[in-house]
Amino acid sequence: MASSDRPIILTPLETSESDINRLANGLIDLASSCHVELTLDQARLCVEHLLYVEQINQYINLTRITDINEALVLHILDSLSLVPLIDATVTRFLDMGTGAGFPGVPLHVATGLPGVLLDSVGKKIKAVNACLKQLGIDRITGVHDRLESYAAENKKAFDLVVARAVAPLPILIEYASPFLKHNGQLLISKGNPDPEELAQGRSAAKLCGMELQAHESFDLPDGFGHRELYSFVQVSKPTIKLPRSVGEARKRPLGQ
Ligand SMILES: C[S@@+](CC[C@H](N)C(=O)[O-])C[C@H]1O[C@@H](n2cnc3c(N)ncnc32)[C@H](O)[C@@H]1O
Repeated sequence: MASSDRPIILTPLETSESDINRLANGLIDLASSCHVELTLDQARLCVEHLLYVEQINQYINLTRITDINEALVLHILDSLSLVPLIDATVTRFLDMGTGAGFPGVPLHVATGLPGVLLDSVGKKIKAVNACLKQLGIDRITGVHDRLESYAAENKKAFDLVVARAVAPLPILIEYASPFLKHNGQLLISKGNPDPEELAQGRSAAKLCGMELQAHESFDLPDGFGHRELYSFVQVSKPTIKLPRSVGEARKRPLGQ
């Protein structure tokens, strides 16, 4: 059996309670530096998610980050950095291209918001759902589908869409627009997009009826990199028909 076809069976974590608490307390301090306040229980859930991802990563390739301290910053803190930008009226979110559950799982843990974590790779969604079950989290769920197909059946079903490390800005904007209610929010975390990607993003946003509402920059601690956070709002109807057919957004990106 190919390792990726292996059923996912999670076993009790080998990390001791005191080590989980130590990591969780470290995360509380890190999150606080990003203006996100976590309780010990919330921080423990985030850490345990990471430890289960690491367990599954032994036989299914979910992440290249295997050092736990690095993962605390690059997976959890990076995900949590979106929390302060979330509009107070948001009721339900979609994580586009969640991979092993980032940013969706930490976002849910920190806010309590229900939502859908979607990815086109089935083994990743199996891993996400196995982790959620093990953690006792039942208000978010992993869905295996392509964004373009899922959009056709879930038009205006969310008031928040998030994405990290999935595609260039114009593509993310096009993917997100059909899912968003009027005044719905798209939050994107990016490394360091070049000016051309930004300009194309703005043109794509115009076609999709979206406007850039807020933009923040920050550096992750300990030299882990720079982040640009963008908040777009769905202010009017798109002037083009969305979603376009599967693969079209990548083949012929808007705004070029
Ligand atoms: C680089 S990974 C990032 C995963 C996660 N967001 C993170 O930050 O760790 C990009 C993910 O987006 C998913 N993806 C890309 N295009 C997609 C599409 N059109 N529909 C659904 N998932 C997609 C891929 O399968 C992959 O798991």
